[in-house]
Amino acid sequence: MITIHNLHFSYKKKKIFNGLSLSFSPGHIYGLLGKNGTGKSTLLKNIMGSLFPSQGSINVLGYQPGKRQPAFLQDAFIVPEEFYLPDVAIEKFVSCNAPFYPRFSRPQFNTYLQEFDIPLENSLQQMSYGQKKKVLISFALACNTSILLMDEPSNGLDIMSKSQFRKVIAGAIDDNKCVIISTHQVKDLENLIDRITIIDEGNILFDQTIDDISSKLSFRISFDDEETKKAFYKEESLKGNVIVAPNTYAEESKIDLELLYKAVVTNGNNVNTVFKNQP
Ligand SMILES: Nc1ncnc2c1ncn2[C@@H]1O[C@H](COP(=O)(O)OP(=O)(O)OP(=O)(O)O)[C@@H](O)[C@H]1O
Repeated sequence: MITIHNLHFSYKKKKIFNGLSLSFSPGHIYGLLGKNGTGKSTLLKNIMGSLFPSQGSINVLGYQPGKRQPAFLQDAFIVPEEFYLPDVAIEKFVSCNAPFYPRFSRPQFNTYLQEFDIPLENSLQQMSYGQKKKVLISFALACNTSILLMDEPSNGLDIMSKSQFRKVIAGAIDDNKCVIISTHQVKDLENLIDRITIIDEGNILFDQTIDDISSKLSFRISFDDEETKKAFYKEESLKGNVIVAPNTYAEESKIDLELLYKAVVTNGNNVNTVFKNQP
């Protein structure tokens, strides 16, 4: 669905990607993680065709995004981190923008707004940043595009809205859609994403499904010094050492995305070995 091959991209002299290859399949919600300034937004903009690779290729739904063909644009949507919405009523916003998306569903849009507690008759002008974001997310989902990219979508959402966000995204995915969410708010993605991709300085540090992570890594509290020493990552807590370790005994543990991220960033080579060694 999205195939990136040998992507090179620079902002003038600043190199961001130097041969990145990566693919994304339909039917999944991907979590794209990485430290500040590593190129997550740049990658999403390349996928969307608003930035162009200097070398390499990007194929999305059989299109080259940079060509900005209408057939591609009507089937892909990005919710950027920073966005502008005009000072008009929600009705007006929908009537001006929905015609560009053939699968836009007005009933779905109304349902999402209701979930987010946004009155339909409101004007965008009177809304806070978080409320506008909810309108944009509702619109994005109601467009029913095959590709949905979201850059820090939960930023600015209050605590209740973050759970509503997870609920609406989970309800909107189907086998034909591919959703990529770039975020630092990993807790907001828990129980939502099914694959984690971590990039760093233009390289892929880690790229695994949630199923594989849960079968190959264990997230638990340990009081055993030997075990703690061997762990990929440890953090002291009041309850004992919280560790990320190989899942030697096929135990079931709840994935802690924050701990996983720290383990990969500090000890990525070792973490990746457990994924290579097993069938
Ligand atoms: N328009 C631009 N011109 C020049 N440099 C840019 C531009 N946009 C981004 N950069 C630089 O490119 C690098 C990657 O930026 P990008 O926004 O893709 O990172 P990010 O991983 O999304 O970061 P964050 O997590 O902070 O949102 C950063 O070092 C940034 O300073």
